[in-house]
Amino acid sequence: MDSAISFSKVTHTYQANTPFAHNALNNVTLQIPKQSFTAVIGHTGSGKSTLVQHINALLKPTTGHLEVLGKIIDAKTTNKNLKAFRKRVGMVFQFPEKQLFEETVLKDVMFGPKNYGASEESAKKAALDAMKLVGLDLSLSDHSPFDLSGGQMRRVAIAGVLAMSPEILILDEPTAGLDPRGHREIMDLAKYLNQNKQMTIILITHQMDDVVDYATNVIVMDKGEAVKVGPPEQTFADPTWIYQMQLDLPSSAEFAQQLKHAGVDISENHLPLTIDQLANRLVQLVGKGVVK
Ligand SMILES: Nc1ncnc2c1ncn2[C@@H]1O[C@H](COP(=O)(O)OP(=O)(O)OP(=O)(O)O)[C@@H](O)[C@H]1O
Repeated sequence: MDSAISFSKVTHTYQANTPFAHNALNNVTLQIPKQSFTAVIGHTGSGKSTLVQHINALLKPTTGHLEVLGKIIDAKTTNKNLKAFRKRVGMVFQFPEKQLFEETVLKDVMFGPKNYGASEESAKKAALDAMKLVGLDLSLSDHSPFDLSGGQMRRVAIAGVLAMSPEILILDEPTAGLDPRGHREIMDLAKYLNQNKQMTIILITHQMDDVVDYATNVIVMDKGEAVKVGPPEQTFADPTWIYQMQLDLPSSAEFAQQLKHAGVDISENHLPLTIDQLANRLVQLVGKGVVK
């Protein structure tokens, strides 16, 4: 499969050449396939945000380079001439609603396309399309974004990024602080954009259930290194390693582990990762009379 993104020996040092120099990325080499749904996981401070901020050239490698949609980014890359590139790589930061600032919802969502040179008319069309995509009622267009609920404000912020029709969408813990329904809706939106709008999705998350329910590819970060890259089945194949990485198993796998410790092994060499897999496994074992 084609790569949308290719990191080649990327190192990033914060505050380089000072006594506070800190290596947040160490020699990262990896590929992210086009149109994949890639989750980035790892303990706090492992380098997840630093990694993804290279993808839209918000941060530049200290050494090494990466290639994103054909553009090379390295230490010499300057912010000049990055406008067209950044339009193709959308970034939704943590708590993006904090960045809302316009008087109305519509103006806020139109800001990006207008900033990138779209006419008033086409910016408005892009904004209304994006509002529909994120499930915002168009009657909210003239409301102040600050009068909306937290979940709606987050949708406005995400719509502002989607209005630019990015090819790559980076989501940094997009469901933090949302209730279970808001959580599911944002995750389902990401899945929809991936499957129906052919966007490459890159999701930073601490929710292992989301990784197995949505991602096709997983990058595990540890101490600034990409220590494992592959499908979720590979990521979670070894529970001991997962705990060493200070990560959790998805809840279905954790349940199967608990059963195993209690003397009932339903794993058959592969831990069930999703609720569906767990249910199927139990139904099979009941069918065989192993579990009553
Ligand atoms: N602007 C900065 N200046 C100096 N050090 C930084 C800066 N930003 C991050 N770091 C350090 O770099 C390392 C990696 O940070 P990063 O935010 O990329 O980790 P993370 O995996 O995204 O963490 P979290 O899950 O807590 O968001 C950490 O040790 C962090 O303290």
